[in-house]
Amino acid sequence: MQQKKLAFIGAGNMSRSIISGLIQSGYAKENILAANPSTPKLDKLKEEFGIQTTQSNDEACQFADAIVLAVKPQIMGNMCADLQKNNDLAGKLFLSIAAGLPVSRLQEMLGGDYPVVRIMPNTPSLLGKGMSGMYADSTVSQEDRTYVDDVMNSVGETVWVDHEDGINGVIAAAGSSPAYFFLFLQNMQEEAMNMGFDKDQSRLMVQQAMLGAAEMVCNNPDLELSELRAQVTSKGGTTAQAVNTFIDEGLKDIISKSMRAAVARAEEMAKQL
Ligand SMILES: NC(=O)C1=CN([C@@H]2O[C@H](COP(=O)(O)OP(=O)(O)OC[C@H]3O[C@@H](n4cnc5c(N)ncnc54)[C@H](O)[C@@H]3O)[C@@H](O)[C@H]2O)C=CC1
Ligand SMILES: O=C(O)[C@@H]1CCC=N1
Repeated sequence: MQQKKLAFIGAGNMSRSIISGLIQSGYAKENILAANPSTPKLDKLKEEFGIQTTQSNDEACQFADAIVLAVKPQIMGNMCADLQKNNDLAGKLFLSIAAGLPVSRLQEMLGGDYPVVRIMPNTPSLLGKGMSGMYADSTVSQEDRTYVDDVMNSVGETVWVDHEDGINGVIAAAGSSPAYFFLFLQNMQEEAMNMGFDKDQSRLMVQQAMLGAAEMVCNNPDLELSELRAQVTSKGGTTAQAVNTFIDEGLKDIISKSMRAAVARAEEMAKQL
């Protein structure tokens, strides 16, 4: 992987995930710096990964060839305004992981047509099991695309979308979706407790079933998901009763509505921010 000087502005959950993956992939710790207003997260990153840290975004900017914009979307505008006021941004590559902020809006916030790659990662990146969707326009060179792809591949799988709208689909299918599975598991855990199991037993059963199911999906890329389901579903048996209840109660429609709600919110954020 190319070893650019890489700065993370905002040292929260997502930055920590990506930094962890990069270090494990052999990215030189001297080439990574994280900036955050408060020190506890920075101290932890320094201790755990040996990277450089600073409370000054300007220092981060001066250090870096490439800058990950990893603050919440609502504070991106002010943060970028300070960055462009105090620094020469020419020649820098920007990687934005913020939901709902289009490249054109980010360029406006940065005050110039700087190359910006939009990345939509997810929290399993922390375990190297992430999924990131990416978009770049023609201001980003092929070499920089490859660099960003390598960075995000260090924490999981990547897909590129040709049109920026595709990023909102990535949010619905991968960025937000770990939460859908957690909700599903939470409800299953609660129902197992209603059936008399204690909390830990309930969690163990549902998490192990999910882990096993996910690994079966990954290990059988040639089998349709419906076929994997069929393998569990004995004719006239228990699974059929449960699955048919999901289907009859409109699970497909609920999933469709929920994913569309995520897309709609991303579109709304793009207008508001
Ligand atoms: N959490 C998730 O599942 C995902 C989050 N994202 C995006 O990632 C971005 C970061 O999210 P998280 O890491 O979850 O948030 P977080 O809240 O854990 O981290 C944000 C960090 O930015 C710091 N910060 C606040 N103001 C700052 C400033 N002016 N300069 C520098 N740092 C500042 C905060 O102290 C905090 O440590 C957001 O834009 C979010 O939309 C994208 C995909 C998935
Ligand atoms: O909920 C959010 O807005 C962010 C983006 C995807 C996951 N978390």
